[in-house]
Amino acid sequence: MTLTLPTENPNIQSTGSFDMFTKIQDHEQVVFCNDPETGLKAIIAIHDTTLGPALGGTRMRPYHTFEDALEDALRLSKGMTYKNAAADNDFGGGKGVIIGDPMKDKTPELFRAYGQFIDSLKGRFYTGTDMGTVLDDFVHAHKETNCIAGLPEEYGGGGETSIPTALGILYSIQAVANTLWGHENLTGKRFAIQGLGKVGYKVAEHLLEHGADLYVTDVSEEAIQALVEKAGGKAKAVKNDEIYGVDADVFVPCAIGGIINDQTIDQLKVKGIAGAANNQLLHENHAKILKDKGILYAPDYIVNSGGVIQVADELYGPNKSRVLSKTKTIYRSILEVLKQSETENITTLEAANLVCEKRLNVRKQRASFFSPNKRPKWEVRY
Ligand SMILES: NC(=O)c1ccc[n+]([C@@H]2O[C@H](COP(=O)([O-])OP(=O)(O)OC[C@H]3O[C@@H](n4cnc5c(N)ncnc54)[C@H](O)[C@@H]3O)[C@@H](O)[C@H]2O)c1
Repeated sequence: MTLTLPTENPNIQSTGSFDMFTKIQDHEQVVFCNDPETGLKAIIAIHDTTLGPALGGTRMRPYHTFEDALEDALRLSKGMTYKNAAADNDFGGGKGVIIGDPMKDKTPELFRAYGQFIDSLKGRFYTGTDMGTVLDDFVHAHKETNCIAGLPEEYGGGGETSIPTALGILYSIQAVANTLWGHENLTGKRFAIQGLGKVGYKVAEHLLEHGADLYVTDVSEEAIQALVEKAGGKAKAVKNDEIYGVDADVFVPCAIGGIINDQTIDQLKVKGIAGAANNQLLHENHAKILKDKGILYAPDYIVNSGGVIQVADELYGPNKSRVLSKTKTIYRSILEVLKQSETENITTLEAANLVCEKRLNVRKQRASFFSPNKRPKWEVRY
């Protein structure tokens, strides 16, 4: 990657290139944070603030190269613009990445330094936990900035996000059921759940309460054991690589991304997919392959938006009932996306993206109405 600034003398032609700006051209702002004292090396990518300040988690990973870290920050922050738009949150898209090993490199001082960088953005970026970071890390960052979301309840936050996330998945499954079978009754329907962690386990509990039968898998034997015991004969444990081929109605991926790909699609016998995992499709074209195969795919970033609904809502002061009623809207959002995909003969992912882009465009038009040079006279006070 090269970044060569042009000379200030307009008579001398720059021979440099702007590869970096080409790379970040979709984004409003990218901030590099470097604090030698604490060892903090981080990138904050702000993709779009049309709907409000950027909101997205901060992940910590021992990235192999600077380019890998930048790529992750750019990709994930753009995803957050769509996720916040889909959830109808008054927030734009952003993401932070800290370059380091979460097992070895974390210190309270490092997160305080990160908090100072966030604060320097003066409210343009709000963040909280993601892969490799935990709530306690952001308790340290919170000492330096108010722009932290998703705090523990004892610090005035909304607490565990997996509760609304799991509910959003249940509502999405009901919307898929309604589209497939004309009703939401899940009794006797069979679900294949991959991953029984914070979200997957709660989804399994909801489905059991609704009379469903489950196939479950996890890399943790204890997680499987706990669920199978709880289910009393309604859940069957399968090996990790067998979950794709089981004879279920709906696949519920709640573990890792990229699991819908050329190899797994060939094995799938399900009629629908709705789960918590981020970035389930290995490539966007897998949405088309699923459509051609007649599998109804509920786009992950709407299905799993219960968590970000809670985090965004927390900034108005935590309120569980408000979060739960907003999480219920996921049902209608998924239903509409599935219907639009059918009527317009586009993939469900394309339909979801269109809904988000429409929301962004509407707000962009309103923003220009209120831009300084078009402000109504009664607003101008000099
Ligand atoms: N927690 C939230 O509120 C939230 C919100 C949005 C999206 N998500 C996404 O949902 C997914 C699950 O989140 P979580 O909070 O439950 O995470 P978690 O770490 O608590 O649970 C993940 C589970 O998946 C299992 N697992 C990992 N690899 C597996 C594999 N190859 N096969 C089977 N099981 C495997 C793990 O053992 C673990 O039990 C993640 O992709 C996460 O990014 C979570």
